[in-house]
Amino acid sequence: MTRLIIGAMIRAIGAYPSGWRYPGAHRDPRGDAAVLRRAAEVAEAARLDYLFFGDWLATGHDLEYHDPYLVARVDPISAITYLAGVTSRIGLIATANTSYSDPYTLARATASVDLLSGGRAGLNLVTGAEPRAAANHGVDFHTANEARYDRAVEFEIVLRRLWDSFDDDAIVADASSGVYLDPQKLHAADFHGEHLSVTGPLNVPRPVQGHLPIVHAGISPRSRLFAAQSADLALVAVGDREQAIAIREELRSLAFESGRDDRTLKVIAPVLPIVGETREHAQSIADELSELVQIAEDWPGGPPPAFPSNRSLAQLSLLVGVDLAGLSPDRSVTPPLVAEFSAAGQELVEIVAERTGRSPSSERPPTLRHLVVAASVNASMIVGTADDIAAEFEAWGDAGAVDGFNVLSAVQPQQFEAFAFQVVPELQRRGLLPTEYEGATLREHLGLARPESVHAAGDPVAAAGQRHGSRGRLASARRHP
Ligand SMILES: Cc1cc2nc3c(=O)[nH]c(=O)nc-3n(C[C@H](O)[C@H](O)[C@H](O)COP(=O)(O)O)c2cc1C
Repeated sequence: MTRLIIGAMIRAIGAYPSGWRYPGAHRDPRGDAAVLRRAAEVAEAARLDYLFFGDWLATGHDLEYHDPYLVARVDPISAITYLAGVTSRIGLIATANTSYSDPYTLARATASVDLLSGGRAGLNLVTGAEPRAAANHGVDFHTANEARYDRAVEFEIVLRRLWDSFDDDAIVADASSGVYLDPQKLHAADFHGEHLSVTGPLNVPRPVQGHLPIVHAGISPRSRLFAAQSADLALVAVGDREQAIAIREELRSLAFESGRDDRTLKVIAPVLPIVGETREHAQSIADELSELVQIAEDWPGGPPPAFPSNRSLAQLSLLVGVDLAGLSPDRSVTPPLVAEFSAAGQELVEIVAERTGRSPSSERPPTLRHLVVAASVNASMIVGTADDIAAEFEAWGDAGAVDGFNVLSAVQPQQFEAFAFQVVPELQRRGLLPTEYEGATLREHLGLARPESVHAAGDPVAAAGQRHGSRGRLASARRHP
């Protein structure tokens, strides 16, 4: 039994493509404020470690089909600033894109939220996967992966130097002597790199947490190196537990090789639980969500240009190795048809059975539509009761696959509240999540020490080495089991 970090990755209109269509679901982003406030209050009462907000620097019709939440919503920094005012303990993590942000502006905004929230702000740094963001920021093209990470490396160093502009005791504010500031304790960032040049100092006091906990979400090998060298939490997309174990092992080795205490890097995976009072109830929810996902055949005149090409019977035919042309999407998938399927097709049938309870030989066999959806909608789903989901969380933690989860909710508010009210008590009963907050700041929730100022050692090498704060220098690096 290992204490897990449990955060909620909030998408106000739901994290499943058809979640906004589900009966009673929130679906109009103009009304997000009330939904976000309610989610924050429920999450804090459940003692979750943090709320997490992703970001995307462009919009378009295509996003409607992949992740409708990204079409239009409030920006993450505004969201956590607002929620800082209506909560008192839960952490609040916003995403910022290092490829298109200005470090001085971002350092100010994030240090400010940390001070306003009593040390509960966190920052997810991404390099961006959206090429349209370039044109939205006056840039001719979306730079290649390596160049984006070269900039991200400099960005993180600058953030930490800016956050450390004021020593903790730099502002004296002694009314009797008239001394307000000790100028010896105000430091310039003085960073001039290949991609960024920032003199500083920042004009915001040092954050309550010293440095906000930094998350990095990514997929590529360069992303993993950046997470290992520069982040406190690595947010990784994983297919299964074995893959998660391997990725976490790789990340911790990279952290060790970069000279830090590898235990200070926490590995978090996104997960989308579908929670029901019974397994059948959970499967019926997953089934209804699946049936609400549109597939190409739903448009008699053909789908809109932005529609995902893989959501079609034609694509399914390729996957299962059987020509399904001319069949209705609502045609039942029965044993004789499955017998003709490829191994990949048979595996897909099993996934659908697990998620929706529909198996070929049952009274409610799956339809071809169910298979198209299962093949084209990416989501790390767990469908079941609170006990089923808590058991899966525990198994991943005990296997060393993750340090915690970013929990997505298919439908807001229903599924988020089902997780908070049904699954969290199960996690707490198993000792995976405390029943009370153990600390006041996000770092304390995450078990991360408050780092020294990068200026404390007084020399740039130390600054670079100590940019991981409590991780100390190369010499103290140890590999932990
Ligand atoms: C779990 C997860 C969450 C992510 N969230 C975001 C996000 O909110 N905004 C974003 O621009 N990119 C997000 N990304 C994408 C990464 O930031 C990254 O830009 C993308 O994967 C391309 O870079 P890479 O090939 O190095 O990963 C996420 C990636 C993962 C794995």
